[in-house]
Amino acid sequence: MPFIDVKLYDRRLTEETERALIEGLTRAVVDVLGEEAREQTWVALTGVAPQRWGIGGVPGA
Ligand SMILES: O=C(O)C/C=C/C(=O)C(=O)O
Repeated sequence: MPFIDVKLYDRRLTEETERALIEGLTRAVVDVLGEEAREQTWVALTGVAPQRWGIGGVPGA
């Protein structure tokens, strides 16, 4: 079961971008593994507040 786990800044997630990411990431898996992989492909999107995202020892906000 291909499983794609994406963490990104929460401000990037809208109903539209969530749908587009799920569709596009699933399509990428299908392009590589074949159509039979579509129904087995899972995508999880997790929005993280920038102040909780540490980069180089400091928050991303
Ligand atoms: O861009 C995002 O949604 C989350 C990633 C942030 C970084 O890695 C960065 O700002 O360098």
